[in-house]
Amino acid sequence: MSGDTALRMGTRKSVMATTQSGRVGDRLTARTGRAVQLVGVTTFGDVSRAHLTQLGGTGVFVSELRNKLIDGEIDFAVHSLKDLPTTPDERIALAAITVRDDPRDALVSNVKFADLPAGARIGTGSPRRVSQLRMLRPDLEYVPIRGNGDTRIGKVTSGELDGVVMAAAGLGRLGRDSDISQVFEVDEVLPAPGQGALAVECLASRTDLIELLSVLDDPHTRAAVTAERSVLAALEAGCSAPVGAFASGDGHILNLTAAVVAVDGLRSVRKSASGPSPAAMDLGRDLAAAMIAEGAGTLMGEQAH
Ligand SMILES: NCc1[nH]cc(CCC(=O)O)c1CC(=O)O
Repeated sequence: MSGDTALRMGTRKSVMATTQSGRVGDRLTARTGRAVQLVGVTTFGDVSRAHLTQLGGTGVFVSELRNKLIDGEIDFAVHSLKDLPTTPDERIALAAITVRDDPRDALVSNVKFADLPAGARIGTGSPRRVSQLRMLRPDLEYVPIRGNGDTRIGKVTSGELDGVVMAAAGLGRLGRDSDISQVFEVDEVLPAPGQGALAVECLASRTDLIELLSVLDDPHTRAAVTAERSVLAALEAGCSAPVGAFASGDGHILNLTAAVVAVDGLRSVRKSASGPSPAAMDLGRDLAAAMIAEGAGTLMGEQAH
């Protein structure tokens, strides 16, 4: 251990958030010898009771952590990448994108998705999940829910709901993998852009710190999520839009698939493309342009609020 003072790491206070940032802090200490102190921050997204679709998805979980960076109260912040707005803030550097956990969505239920009876009630607050699930099972009822992971799972345990759909990565961080009855393949339910990866941010002016934090960066994940987020940016959509995108690759070529699905689950625009990893941004932007040409913008405009 070096004698330097501990780096203050800002994180949301939920169990999911503190678990994921705790792991990031431990990894940083293991690789650099720097001690890390966790600073819990309450964000607007945590206190507002409104549905996320009404909050607009423009960084409600992120802004307060960025304010603390700017005020100098924390040295770096850890966010779920999928909560991060695609519009950059020039004061803030995306110093690292961590190696991605399972990017897929998962069903918490007593049965598999296909075995749910018609009319079964499934909780999820995400228009992206509702649209895609409705495409697979139009006969189920989709109920908007919010709250932390354990609260959501509790609605299944209590029988209030027949299932909830959440990110597999989040369930893993809560230690609730054993509650998963099924993980959806990415071609069944396309994940949110960046799902399962974490973003590490610090002030753009702190070049020494950016260098230190870069040990946490995974270039493969960065290329994949850059393509995914580029789709979202070009569609001018946020994390509450019915947009799924997933990219994977071998380090040289990225394969990207994205979809916009209408809330009724009846119509969708879905496209795939491949391209060199260093041009991840262009790959996403060009795919989004092709999707817009096929009516993706109209489908998103129908989004119910
Ligand atoms: N918007 C909330 C949120 N942000 C990140 C995750 C999951 C973890 C991740 O994607 O890294 C979740 C919960 C969920 O989608 O079930």
